[in-house]
Amino acid sequence: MKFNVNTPEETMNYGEQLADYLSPKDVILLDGDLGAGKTTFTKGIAKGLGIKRNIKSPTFTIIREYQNGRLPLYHMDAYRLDDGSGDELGLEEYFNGDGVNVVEWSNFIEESLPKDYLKIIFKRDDSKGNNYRTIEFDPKGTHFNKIIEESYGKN
Ligand SMILES: Nc1ncnc2c1ncn2[C@@H]1O[C@H](COP(=O)(O)OP(=O)(O)OP(=O)(O)O)[C@@H](O)[C@H]1O
Repeated sequence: MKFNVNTPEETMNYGEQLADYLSPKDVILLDGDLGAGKTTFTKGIAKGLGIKRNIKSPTFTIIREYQNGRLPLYHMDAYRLDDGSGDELGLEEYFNGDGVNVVEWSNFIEESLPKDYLKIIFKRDDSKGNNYRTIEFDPKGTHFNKIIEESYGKN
């Protein structure tokens, strides 16, 4: 499923819409260039989960934890992991834990990914305008296929 968006608010709305359907242990992978909208989308998820804190890019911290919503949100950036396995972060514990996991640059932790996950690909196309983006949902496994159908099937 793929959508065109024309404003940051629209991108946020897609994240917010998804939040209602998320449950503990869900793993969401965000792919896309710098400035494509990954953090903006995560802000939408956080809003939908009722998290009041401002969401910042996890680039310099590797992982940011937000605890005060309907579910904890773990926002991670795998880019800086040294050995590529995610062991040093205790990724497995997060993925089998109590919250929703949002992972940027997941290609760096391919061996540590669970069987099922929701991959979301963000692209910009400046020829169509500075604020133009596409958001493509690529769910793996029945759980995430169902979630995408329920959250966006009517869009
Ligand atoms: N349609 C849109 N969707 C999302 N962001 C948009 C859109 N149009 C413009 N923007 C702007 O583009 C920027 C997107 O930044 P954001 O931090 O979400 O990207 P990112 O993919 O997380 O980048 P990085 O990898 O650098 O953290 C923001 O400044 C936002 O206001």
